[in-house]
This record gives sequence, C-alpha cells and structure tokens, in this order.
Amino acid sequence: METFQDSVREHLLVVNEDVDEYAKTESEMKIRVRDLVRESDKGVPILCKVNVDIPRGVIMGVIGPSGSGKSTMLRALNRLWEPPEGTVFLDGEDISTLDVLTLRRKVGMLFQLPALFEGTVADNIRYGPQLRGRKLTDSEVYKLLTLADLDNSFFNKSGSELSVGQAQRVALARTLANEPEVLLLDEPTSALDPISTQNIEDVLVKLKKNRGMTIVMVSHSIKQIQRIADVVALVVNGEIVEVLKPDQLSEAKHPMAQRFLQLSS
Ligand SMILES: Nc1ncnc2c1ncn2[C@@H]1O[C@H](COP(=O)(O)OP(=O)(O)OP(=O)(O)O)[C@@H](O)[C@H]1O
Repeated sequence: METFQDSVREHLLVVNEDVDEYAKTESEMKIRVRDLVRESDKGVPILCKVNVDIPRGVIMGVIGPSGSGKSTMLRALNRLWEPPEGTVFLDGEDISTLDVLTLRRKVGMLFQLPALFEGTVADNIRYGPQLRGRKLTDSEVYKLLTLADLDNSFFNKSGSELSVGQAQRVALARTLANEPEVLLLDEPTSALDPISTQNIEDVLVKLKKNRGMTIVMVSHSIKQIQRIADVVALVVNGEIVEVLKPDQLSEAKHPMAQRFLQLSS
C-alpha cells in the first residue's frame, strides 16, 4: 500500500523533477505535528494525538465530519490556542519557543467570514506592516490588490461597501501583506458564491505555484479539495486517520471516513 510519505514524494517529484532535490523528508516538511492533544475545560477530548507532516509548498486540504476537530487543529498551528511544548514544529522549530507575533506573521490565517477593520481597503492592507513600523507604498498596496485578484478601484473603498467575496479577498491581501510562508484557511469560501469561490481558489493555486507557499485549508467541499489540494488529511474524532491524494479519497480505509465521503459526494 502506498504510504503518505510515498504520496508526498511522488508529488514533490512531479513539482521538482530533479530526484536529488527531494531531500529526506524532515527538511522538506514545513510543519510537523506530533502527538498533539487537546481537551475541553471539562476534560472532554477534542484532539487525540494528532500526527501529521505538511510538506513545504503544497496545498493540504483538511476534511472530516462536523465537530471532528479540524478548526481546533488548524488554530494550534499559529497558536490561537497554545499547543503543548514539543507538539508543533515550523521548519523544525518548536513553535511554542517562537515569538507569537513573529509566528503569526509567518503563519497567516483566514477565517470563514472576513472581518475588516474600519477605514479603507488600503488601510486594512497596510495594517500588519504598520504594526512593525513600515508603511507600505501605494504601489505595494496595488500589487497586493492584484495578487488577491482585486483591481485598483478598491484602494479607497471602505470595508462596508464590499460584498463578502470582495471582503474575503481584501482579508487575503491583508494577510499577504505580512509575507507569510504558510496560509491557514478555515472554510474560506463557505460564505461565497461560485465565482468568488473560484477567484479565491485561483489565488491560492497561484500563491503555491509562484511563491511556494504552504497552504492548509479546512473545507467542507470535497469537490473544492479535489480541485486545488495536493494532499488531503481526513480528520475523525480528533485524529488524522488518513492522508491521501485527492483522487484517492474513495480508497479511504477508516469506516467513519468512508461514510463521511460517501455522504458528502
Ligand atoms: N474551546 C473549546 N472548549 C470546549 N469545547 C470546544 C472548544 N473548541 C472546540 N470545542 C469542541 O471540540 C470539538 C471540535 O471542534 P472544532 O470546531 O475543532 O470542529 P470542526 O471539525 O472544525 O467542526 P466544523 O466542521 O463544524 O467547523 C467540538 O465538539 C467542539 O464543540
């Protein structure tokens, strides 16, 4: 049976035709999660020993039944809750030892519904760099708008004038202004129409191809995952039970994963 490492290797070999370029797995992994657990305040298990390796420069889709722990897992990766020491590593470094703001600049996050700040689109996009004492030039803001598939007319618009799909792309441009290496996305298109969804998906694929960004996306849409993900993690009852290629989802072995996939397709 092909293992996850084989799938990753195969994927990376496609991306990277030079076989020697495929370094041994550890250094190719952008994020590693080891025995990550979380319980609720009442002691109910939410995550039970999550283990996963997320290769650099790929889009990993995360799917699974409602309440299985997908968002909780995603949120650990940029410390929206504090994972225990020695459980989450970015480029081999334990994230609990990193400065949290530096971590969040490197590992950006986009939520289901965009929450823009007061002010113009440009103000929103400038927000992150400004916190670090750097004001983006107008031309840098225009570039970020283009990257998020928005035209220049958005520069001076206020957040309240935008549709949800447009606001989501502004939120994406605002996250990209921090030049993240990893993007975490929690159902980023579930509130969007099909055209806005496609716009966001196109941007994500371009970010991966052109910038080598590592993207982890929770989605309820298996079709979406099949359109853009390179690997898919199946989460069931607080565990990653399988990691497969999108076209192998029908081969999932875990009974709950099989049932979920059958009902979702
Ligand atoms: N802070 C918390 N305290 C207590 N329980 C929590 C907390 N956060 C999440 N949970 C519980 O943990 C479980 C997993 O929640 P989570 O939001 O991670 O699931 P999910 O797979 O993302 O679900 P959905 O697909 O519905 O968004 C749920 O039962 C949820 O009620």
